[in-house]
Amino acid sequence: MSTTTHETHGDIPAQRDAVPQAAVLPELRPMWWEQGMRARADAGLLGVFAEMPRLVVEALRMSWRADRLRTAIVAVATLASGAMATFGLLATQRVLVELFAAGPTPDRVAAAVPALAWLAASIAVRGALGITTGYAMNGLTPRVNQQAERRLFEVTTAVRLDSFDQDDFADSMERASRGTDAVIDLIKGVMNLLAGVVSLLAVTVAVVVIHPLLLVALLLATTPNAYAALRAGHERFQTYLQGSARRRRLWVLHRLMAERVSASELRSYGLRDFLLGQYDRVMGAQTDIDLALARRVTTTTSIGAIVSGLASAGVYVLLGLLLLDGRIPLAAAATCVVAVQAAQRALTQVTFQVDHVFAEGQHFNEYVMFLERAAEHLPTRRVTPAPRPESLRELAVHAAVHRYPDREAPAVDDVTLTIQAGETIALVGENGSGKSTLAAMIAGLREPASGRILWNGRPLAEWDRAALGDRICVVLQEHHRWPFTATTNIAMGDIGAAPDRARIEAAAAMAAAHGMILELPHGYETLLDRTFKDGQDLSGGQWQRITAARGFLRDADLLIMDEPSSALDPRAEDTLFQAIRGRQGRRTTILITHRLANVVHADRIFVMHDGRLVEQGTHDDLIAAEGRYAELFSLQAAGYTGSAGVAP
Ligand SMILES: Nc1ncnc2c1ncn2[C@@H]1O[C@H](COP(=O)(O)OP(=O)(O)OP(=O)(O)O)[C@@H](O)[C@H]1O
Repeated sequence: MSTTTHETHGDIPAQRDAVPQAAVLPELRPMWWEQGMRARADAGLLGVFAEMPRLVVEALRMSWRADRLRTAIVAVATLASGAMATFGLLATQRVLVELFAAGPTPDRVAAAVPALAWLAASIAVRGALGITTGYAMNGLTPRVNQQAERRLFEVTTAVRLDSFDQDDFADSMERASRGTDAVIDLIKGVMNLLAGVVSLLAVTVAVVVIHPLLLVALLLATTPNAYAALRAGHERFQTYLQGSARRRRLWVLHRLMAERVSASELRSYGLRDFLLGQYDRVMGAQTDIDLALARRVTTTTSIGAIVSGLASAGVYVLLGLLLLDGRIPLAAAATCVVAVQAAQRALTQVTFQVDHVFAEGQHFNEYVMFLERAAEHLPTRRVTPAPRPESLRELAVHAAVHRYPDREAPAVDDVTLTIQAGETIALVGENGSGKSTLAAMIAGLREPASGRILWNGRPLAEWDRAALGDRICVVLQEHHRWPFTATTNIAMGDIGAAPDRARIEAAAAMAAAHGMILELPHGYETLLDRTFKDGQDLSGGQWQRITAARGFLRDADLLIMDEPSSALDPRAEDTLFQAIRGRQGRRTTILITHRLANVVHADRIFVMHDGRLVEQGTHDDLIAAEGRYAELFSLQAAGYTGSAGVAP
């Protein structure tokens, strides 16, 4: 493990894109799909600015949908607060005029009192409006966040399964998750920007009234700072855009080092130093990039601040000259100092908010673009309502091909087979021969690249998707350990139905799970997540029983069981296969297993090899044919009997 991060990445700070290819983990190299993003990031400030109005409207629309009343309160209070700033400035001017007027001091102070009262009132109203905005914003924030996140999850739970095989999808999802937080920040930024712009307009008017030349000076004093802030924001976002893979990698490493699932293997294999080394390497690259960014940002903002500072000094010199020249009276000059300071504050606020809106707008844009692009990942929608499938009579696979992204050889290659209702068929073959992929296509989880899967003669995609899903149940090889109670874990097999304890227990019994669940500290109500109070974990075989029970809960027309018994003890395995045999002639079952003794009773066995269907028939047919199946069967049987080639 390399610990020479700073040597290998020594030249990163010099240039953002100069990460030496050979020294970087493959997953951290710039990918071809990043080119589009980089083009967008390099589009320049103006290009990105052009997108802002659309994004702001979209964010406000989301806020409006989430909570109309609070959105309206925030908008009105913000604008009113800006208007109050104008009012306050006018009152200040009035106070100064009265104080600088000729006459005895008590009279001048007395004359200034009404204006002072107005000034105090405007400050009080502004304060009240600020509290109102804060109060409304506090209520708005969780509602908007919830809506933004929900929309994201609505999409991530609906996209096709193959989307998760694409790294660009995962990266854009990572940025979209960050973008959910950006909605409310964008709205806050826009509101603050509005307030800033209103007060800026107010002081601009005041300054122009005093002397138009001051406006030019004021602009000169603030524009360099504003531009520098925006430039820096743009730089930050460019770097952010290119770091998706790196951030995801870090997140993976965080989880590997801090989560329960990997804790045992980490210790048993002594992976601590290895993982810490990986972390140092990725984090080292990230730190170098961050430092380079910090240097660029600091240079940009420093130059902006210096130029702005010099120009500010110029404004005061100009004011002094105008005063000395007698072109403006003393009261006006004093107001002007107040106005210039107010203008600078307002401009600083506006600049800061523009930068903020700009940065959050770009994050929000990632969210919006992800939602838009995700439409391409959704299953094709039918315009006309699709018919609901009747009970399965025949399931046919015609010349089906499936190819995973970036894999040249098809995982399933030109497979044709027909299954009649009530049959129990077995898919067997060596690891990687395509069994699970074929099963996933039959279940409608993956679409064939070419060829067709027909349910009662009609392609799967032409049936009502939800109704078809109700007729198919899949027990996956890589089942998920859902962190819910045992009851819920099984009830999830028929999530649309009201939970029925008797049904759940019957399904558990079919999978040899009933007794085992009763022995848990809280029986069926035991939470199967050790990371919560009173939560429990199960052994691998116990989890597999729960998973199989979930498959049995709904007496589905078609049950696909992918390696349902790999972790089961012989007794549990026997119970499970008896349950599967109980479906024979009544319901259709597709069984994938390497334990060939369990497929002897199947109506037909399909043998796959390198994605192709190479043999089919009953156990006896295939043994007699002395082909691949007979060879695999003999090898396994020899393990039990100590001799080769023994059929039961
Ligand atoms: N998500 C994926 N992305 C890329 N390739 C995949 C993916 N899933 C499977 N493959 C590849 O597709 C081929 C078929 O895999 P599949 O899981 O269908 O085989 P299998 O016969 O079920 O194997 P096993 O007996 O090990 O479960 C293999 O070469 C595998 O490496």
